Amino acid sequence: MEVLLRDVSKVFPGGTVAVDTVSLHVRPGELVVLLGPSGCGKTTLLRMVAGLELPTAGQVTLDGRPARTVAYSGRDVAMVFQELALYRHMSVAENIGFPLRWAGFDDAARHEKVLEVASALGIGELLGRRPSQLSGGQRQRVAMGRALVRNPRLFLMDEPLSDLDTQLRTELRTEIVDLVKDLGATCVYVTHDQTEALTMADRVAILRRGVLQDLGKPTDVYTRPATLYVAGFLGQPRMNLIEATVVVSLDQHVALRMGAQELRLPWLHMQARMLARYHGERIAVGFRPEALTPVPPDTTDNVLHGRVLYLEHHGHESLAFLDVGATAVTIDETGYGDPGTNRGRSRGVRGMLARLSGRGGRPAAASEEKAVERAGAGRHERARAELTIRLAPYPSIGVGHPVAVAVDVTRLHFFDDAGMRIDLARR
Ligand SMILES: Nc1ncnc2c1ncn2[C@@H]1O[C@H](COP(=O)(O)OP(=O)(O)OP(=O)(O)O)[C@@H](O)[C@H]1O
Repeated sequence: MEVLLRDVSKVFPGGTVAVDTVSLHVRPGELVVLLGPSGCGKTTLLRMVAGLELPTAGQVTLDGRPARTVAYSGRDVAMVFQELALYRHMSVAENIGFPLRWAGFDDAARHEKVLEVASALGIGELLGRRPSQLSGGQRQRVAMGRALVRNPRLFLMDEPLSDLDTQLRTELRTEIVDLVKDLGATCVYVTHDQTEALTMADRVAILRRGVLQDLGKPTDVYTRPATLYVAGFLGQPRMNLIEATVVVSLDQHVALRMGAQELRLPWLHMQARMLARYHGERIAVGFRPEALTPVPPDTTDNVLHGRVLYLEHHGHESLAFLDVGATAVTIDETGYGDPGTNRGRSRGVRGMLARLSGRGGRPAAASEEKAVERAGAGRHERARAELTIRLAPYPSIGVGHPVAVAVDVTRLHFFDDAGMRIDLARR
């Protein structure tokens, strides 16, 4: 089934703009994940596709017909939500088979279909149990079974795995993809978990404050994010985002000045000439930790020098957070839980994100005040970290240690003052 959203907005009474002029085309058989932090409008968007909510403006159509008509009229659309609504007084088999009763299947046909779906989901042994006798993961499978049994052409799933532990989530997300693909159904899947989005989706749609920020294959949105917001949102550890002034030396190179240090892109470098038109301007430069390699201190050419502010040991690797004397560009609402990690320091490319969303946003001055507050002792020291690098587990260096890192300038990301990717056209 084809899902088409044309300039869809939803404003709730009271004035909350939950969804802001979103256009999205989900092709038949495609699995599109709506990703974004809490409150960005994912559920509202999904509910409009389900016909449960009417848009304030724009249109939502399913195979060319208004969503509400399709969802109400047939059995083509199935929904799975986080809050499972299993019938407690019914067995697993009755729960799964329930939609078939409505569709007029006789007992034998229903039984056969339930068995088929239950064994596909690995719950064939549990058909006689009540929901209260099941684990969370098993209950989730039953809910999935009830949605699957109707052979729907469109699945709408809203954080169906969010109550489960990590291992079950990992298992079930693969199963969901397989099941949906086997059925040839279209699927719109809502989550705030970027791993889920990047592993499951054919394409990911990233929302912030109701505005669609990026739409593309997982590899595209990760390797070439369309906006500064997406650059900061996707990836763990997050992408380093540093403010730089562009200085052109004609026919030689384009320098990116970051505090007292600079990186140089040779003039023949593909991106150098594209950056040349920003001569004298400030832009945001992004580089993921994987583009940075520790090198001996006397190495020249595109090396940044810094000092270790703190280290984090993750077992398989350690992360070092360096102060390189430059200004970090930070993004609020990245969905990260730790308030100490660079957040609030949005001096630099000022109010970039407020403008990006076209409204709201914390004024830069307030953010600067917060940054000052955080520059004190304790965990708020972390707000000073400007460059995250990956190291082998438990390295011999410690806090305060000088470190030189070579920057792979072919893996830089550039964003303009409005937070838009400078070379978006090449994606
Ligand atoms: N019925 C409603 N009336 C008023 N405001 C609403 C209503 N439903 C949602 N909102 C608001 O609309 C915005 C988007 O909410 P929505 O539930 O779509 O976000 P979400 O991205 O799904 O969040 P979460 O991940 O926390 O579920 C929020 O600011 C929310 O408070």
